[in-house]
Amino acid sequence: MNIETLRWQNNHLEMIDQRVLPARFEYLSYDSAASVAEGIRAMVVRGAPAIGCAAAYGVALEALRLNKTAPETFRSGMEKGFANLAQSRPTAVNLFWALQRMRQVWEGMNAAAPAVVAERLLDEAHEVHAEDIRINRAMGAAGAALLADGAHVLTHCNAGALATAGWGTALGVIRSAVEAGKKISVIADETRPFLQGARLTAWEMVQENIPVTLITDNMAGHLMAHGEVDAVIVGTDRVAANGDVANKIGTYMVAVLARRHNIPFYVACPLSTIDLNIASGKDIPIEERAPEEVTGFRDCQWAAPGVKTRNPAFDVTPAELVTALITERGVVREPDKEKIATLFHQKQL
Ligand SMILES: CSC[C@H]1O[C@H](OP(=O)(O)O)[C@H](O)[C@@H]1O
Repeated sequence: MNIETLRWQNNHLEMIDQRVLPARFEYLSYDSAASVAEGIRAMVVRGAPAIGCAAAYGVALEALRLNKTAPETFRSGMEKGFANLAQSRPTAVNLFWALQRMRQVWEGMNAAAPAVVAERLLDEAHEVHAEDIRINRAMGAAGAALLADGAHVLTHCNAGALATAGWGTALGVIRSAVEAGKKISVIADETRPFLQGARLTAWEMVQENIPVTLITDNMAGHLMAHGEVDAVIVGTDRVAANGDVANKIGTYMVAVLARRHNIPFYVACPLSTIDLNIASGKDIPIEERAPEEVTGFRDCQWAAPGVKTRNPAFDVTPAELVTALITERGVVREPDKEKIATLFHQKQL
């Protein structure tokens, strides 16, 4: 099954509304940077690469929306669109990577007519989208070799097709291993509070008949202690220059448990998710989301009214707990600053 997380239809961006999966499968339509920014903020679309693709299309949509305005109106409108998108969510570096890439294209077009700029930005957004799928398949091929035939692989959150333009990062590795003929059983953490595991990962695996077992987040240690987990693979939202990994809240706990039980802990990480401007994980901005996500789920609120909450949407796993980063340029075992710099240098060659 080819899951089109985002698609371009009749000069609009359409995105699967991931808030209502698996109960409903529906696309929402977007025609401006502001509406895409709100879609990212509300987590209609989520997952670092998918957010990057959405932002790229958000820039192109803004240029199309303003393409008949005077040059000064066009410029000020575009700057407002960039700012709106940049303020949508703070942790996934792919958002800022995509915006920077789109800005470079825009600024490289100097005094071109808005209509010409709009066309070029749309082409770039399409390239970001297509590139993401190519990168995910390259990562999948590199990572599949790490998973033994018959392995039981635990994953946290959703780093699948729904978190990307397609195929997935962590789940992309699992898809590639299955495609290579390996029997892989997935163990999906439900991933409170947004339930990306229960609602999205489980759905993706069931759709494709890849064996999947759903567990609550507090069960991972028990399964590891009973030898039921052979490997862990997760996605990431930002990797610091020293290899520290920001990912969905709860990932750090899984990494500590994996190390305690000598279980390999893999991170599927496109190069666009590595941020060389951040020296270590302590400098990665961690999004704090609304209390209502913790006090219940949507309309079903169960916590004592007025109770204080915390809701950091991500945590940081130190590099020393990461067995390997799986990238589109291959596997980086025991990642550190030097290995990541070398990896990036290769990319630039
Ligand atoms: C392939 S990136 C997926 C990454 O994004 C998720 O966060 P969110 O659902 O809040 O966007 C989570 O950290 C996943 O690992």
